[in-house]
Amino acid sequence: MKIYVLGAGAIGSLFGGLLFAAGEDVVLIGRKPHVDAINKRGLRITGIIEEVIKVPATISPPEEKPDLIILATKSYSTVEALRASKAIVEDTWILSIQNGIGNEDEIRKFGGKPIGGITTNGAILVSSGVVKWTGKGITVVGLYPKGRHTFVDKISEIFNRAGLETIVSENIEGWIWAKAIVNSAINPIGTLLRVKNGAILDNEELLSVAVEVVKEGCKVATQNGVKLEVHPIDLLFQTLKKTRENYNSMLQDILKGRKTEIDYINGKIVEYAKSVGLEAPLNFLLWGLIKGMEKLHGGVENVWGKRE
Ligand SMILES: NC(=O)C1=CN([C@@H]2O[C@H](COP(=O)(O)OP(=O)(O)OC[C@H]3O[C@@H](n4cnc5c(N)ncnc54)[C@H](O)[C@@H]3O)[C@@H](O)[C@H]2O)C=CC1
Ligand SMILES: CC(C)(CO)C(=O)C(=O)O
Repeated sequence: MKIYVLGAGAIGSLFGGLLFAAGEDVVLIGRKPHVDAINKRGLRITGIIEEVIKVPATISPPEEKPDLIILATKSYSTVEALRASKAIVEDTWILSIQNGIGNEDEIRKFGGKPIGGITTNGAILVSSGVVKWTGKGITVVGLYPKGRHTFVDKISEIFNRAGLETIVSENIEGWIWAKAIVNSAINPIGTLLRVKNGAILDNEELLSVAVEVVKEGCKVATQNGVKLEVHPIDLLFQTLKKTRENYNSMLQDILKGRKTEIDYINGKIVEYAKSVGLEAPLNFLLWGLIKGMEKLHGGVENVWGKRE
């Protein structure tokens, strides 16, 4: 299958590299330092496996249309990435493996055929050209927002062949929301307190706040007609147990002085609450605090550091 990975960072390079190694016709589309390093020395995957993969990489989308685009930018880069690839996006199957709500709707606005996805694999970009596969997880894919299609079954088949454990869901919207609701609790709480995920599980007060945030998200999802595929409270406990040693991705973004995906997690839950006449005060509070934190980077070394 001809596959382009749009947004070859940590998770995109991992998926693209493994798919190429399994014989798929893959091109990674990313930023110059990473792309140059891959073209010079190959993509090195460390951690769960040790492999150097000579997958082609480019900074601009090829002209020829692929069978599938895997969208793996951060959610805040989705629109810009789709715009830059407009010519190949229209009428093409596009699978989002991103976190957050709304990526598939953007794909549709650009004329792409959206496939939803979530993944519990973990990856970090160690340096240009080097990705560490930190945790083996599962990937769920599905025709967005619901339903079944043979092309999605085919994606699942080739992912599994490449060593990426994958299942197909007929209610991918329900999975995307469940994961986003769990992230809406763990990520901002872990970020505001600068703690590993396990600290939320071990602390009665933090855990009860996380549970209330999750309950609020569930109410918003249900009122918007989303049928949650797994119960987010169960998923919260499972995730906290499995990722006890992780600093969540939002905290890592803040520590690196980068933007976070808060608008596409808690921000979207607030937006969806308003659309059905509800309020989501816990999500609003967490959203506002993290947005404020992002802005503090303009004036301080980091939010916990000294004023410059
Ligand atoms: N890293 C992980 O373990 C996991 C990440 N995710 C989700 O996957 C998404 C990606 O996350 P990461 O890979 O960690 O982020 P990342 O920041 O490592 O990768 C995103 C890459 O997209 C590139 N990019 C942005 N705009 C682009 C454009 N217009 N053209 C080409 N490249 C562009 C960036 O330069 C960056 O290298 C996020 O939504 C994240 O929440 C989900 C599960 C696990
Ligand atoms: C599952 C979790 C919370 C793992 O840290 C995550 O998705 C993230 O950090 O964004």
